[in-house]
Amino acid sequence: MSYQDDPSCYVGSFPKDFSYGPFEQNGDGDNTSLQEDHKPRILLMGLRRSGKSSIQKVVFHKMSPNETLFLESTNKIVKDDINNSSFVQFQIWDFPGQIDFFDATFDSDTIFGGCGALVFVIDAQDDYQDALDKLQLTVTKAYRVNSNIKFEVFIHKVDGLNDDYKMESQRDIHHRATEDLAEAGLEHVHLSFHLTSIYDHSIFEAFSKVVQKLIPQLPTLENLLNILISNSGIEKAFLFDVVSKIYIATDSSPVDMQSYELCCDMIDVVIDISCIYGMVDETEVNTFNSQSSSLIKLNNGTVLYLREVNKFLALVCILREENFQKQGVIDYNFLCFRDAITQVFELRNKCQNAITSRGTSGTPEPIPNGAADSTESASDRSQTHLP
Ligand SMILES: Nc1nc2c(ncn2[C@@H]2O[C@H](COP(=O)(O)OP(=O)(O)OP(=O)(O)O)[C@@H](O)[C@H]2O)c(=O)[nH]1
Repeated sequence: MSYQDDPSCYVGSFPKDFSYGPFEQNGDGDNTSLQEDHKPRILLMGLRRSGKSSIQKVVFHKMSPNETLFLESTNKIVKDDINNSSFVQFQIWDFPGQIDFFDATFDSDTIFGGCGALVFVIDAQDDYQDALDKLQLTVTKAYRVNSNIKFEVFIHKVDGLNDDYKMESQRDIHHRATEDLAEAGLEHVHLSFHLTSIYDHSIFEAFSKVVQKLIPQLPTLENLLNILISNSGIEKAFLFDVVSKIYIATDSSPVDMQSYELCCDMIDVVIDISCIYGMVDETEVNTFNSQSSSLIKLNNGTVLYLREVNKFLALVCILREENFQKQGVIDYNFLCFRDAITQVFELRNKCQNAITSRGTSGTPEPIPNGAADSTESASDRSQTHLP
């Protein structure tokens, strides 16, 4: 049984009937409440059948890739409130492939104005000249409305390509896309390229990098993780959003896909086991509390160690088995790390509430005293040292 098969399962205080925000089948961006307006927005665009809806369903709705074969074509803008992470609350707008920017009803100011990132999906298994033409048109239109948009190009469906062709496609698409933008006088606009497929972890890793760019607290989170691993003998640490398996932060050491995949698999194992053994009885609400942890020892002397940070986030660490002898120190350092994360989260909420109340009452609310430097103090306070 897996979490995907039995949504009645849940892990710890992870919500039982977990779901994402309401789908709005209309394209009217004006009816979003103020509360939602400040949420970062990710737009999923690209030609028909490029894979936009599949990506959204597989990453944020736990759909298995094979089920996407039966997805119906998107004919209206589908907005999806992603509230699954305490840090990143954002909206994903899935656009129909045939969207016409020059249609009078296309409100580019509303759509691109509040956009944090624009993900353009290109089907690498198909001839992508039309996709490149649409990409240039999309970036030109969006950049003119909002120059702060992060432009991400997913070279998608690469599962059907051999490694040589994958690299050749990425090189060709990168070259032609940047050349097209230069011709349009937008040579300064940066595009990020990712090779993705819903049939492996690449789509999760790519979306992790997109979401991280929407988290203003990212440097603080990375600093906290660096302090934790350097004082605990940990080789690599990921701060995971458990439900989507997106890592919202990692330490500064390079990320290799194999480590990331190991940690994703560990989360699946922990969720499945918690669903089977974590509930004492049906009335049990939490299968997984803040004391819970999970330890997997691999036969190559590596240890995977998972600890819950809050009801959405979990820390997954990779370390040598000999370094795990000092588990007491690691657990103490983890508690300092978790306290610091909580402070960063509380600060984020205070700032966001101040923004929201300023928007409704019109009078600026004072930002809480010391709020400006709290994140630094949070990471300083987490300075822990091996006794
Ligand atoms: N091989 C492969 N097929 C994929 C991948 N992602 C999506 N697909 C398939 O591509 C087809 C189209 O996927 P959709 O998600 O409906 O594409 P879309 O861009 O939302 O299409 P519209 O709604 O028409 O705009 C489906 O049959 C998916 O199963 C992938 O990574 N690899």
